[in-house]
Amino acid sequence: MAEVTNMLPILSVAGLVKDYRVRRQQGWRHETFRAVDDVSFELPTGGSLAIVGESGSGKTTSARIIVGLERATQGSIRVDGQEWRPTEKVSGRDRRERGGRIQMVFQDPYLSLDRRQTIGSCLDEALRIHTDLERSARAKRVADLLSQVRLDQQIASAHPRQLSGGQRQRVAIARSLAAEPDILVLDEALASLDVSTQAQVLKLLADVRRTTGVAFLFISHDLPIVGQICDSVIVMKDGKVVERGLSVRY
Ligand SMILES: Nc1ncnc2c1ncn2[C@@H]1O[C@H](COP(=O)(O)OP(=O)(O)OP(=O)(O)O)[C@@H](O)[C@H]1O
Repeated sequence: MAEVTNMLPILSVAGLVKDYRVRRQQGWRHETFRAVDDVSFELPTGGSLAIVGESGSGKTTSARIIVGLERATQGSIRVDGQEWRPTEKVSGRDRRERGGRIQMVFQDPYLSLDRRQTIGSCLDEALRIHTDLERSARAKRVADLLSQVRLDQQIASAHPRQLSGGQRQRVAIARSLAAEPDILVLDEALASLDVSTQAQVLKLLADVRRTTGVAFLFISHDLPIVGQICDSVIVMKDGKVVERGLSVRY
């Protein structure tokens, strides 16, 4: 298991709440459904924390709030000591700036990649958004990113449909690394892969964390996988954190 760091947290989440307005089963009246209920945790700099829990326990909603895809009802999020005000709307400029600190990898890379774009232009676009690199420096960085996720350079000219699920997920990881983030949120990122591909991508992620120092917030329902990649775990149930501890390698 990786070493637990003693550094200041890169991410602190405190008292996070998300209420949804939902229509009652009968009639037109609405009621409030609390999907995330007073969730607090810290992710150490360069560390790895898993959020586990049964379906509907509020894991994805918490992650989406942290990366700014959704607004919280209440709570505080600090990244590297800076308050991000999760209850407020995020401006386009702040969104880009935050993208340089935190990136998310989703379960289904096929949906998160543009199927009309080649892999090379997808990575180049991420570099254009998140860096000031000139064209030739970007081309070199695209090559570096592909080798970092152990993909052949020829893949740069391929489209997502020409790749396997594991290759597509490697591309999604490379794209998220283009921003050189401090935190990678991986939401069931291995769930759509077969067991041997999962093992390869897990090893890749462990290497990426070791070589770049990026911290992982790893959302999963699969405890054996979590035990291989994360230092600590929180368990969510009905929107609440019901257990916390160090992860166990199975
Ligand atoms: N936009 C929404 N409107 C109303 N309810 C929602 C909305 N989004 C999520 N929910 C509800 O919030 C709860 C938490 O959902 P969430 O997706 O965060 O759970 P999860 O733990 O990630 O589950 P899974 O492992 O199945 O993805 C669920 O009951 C879900 O139905």
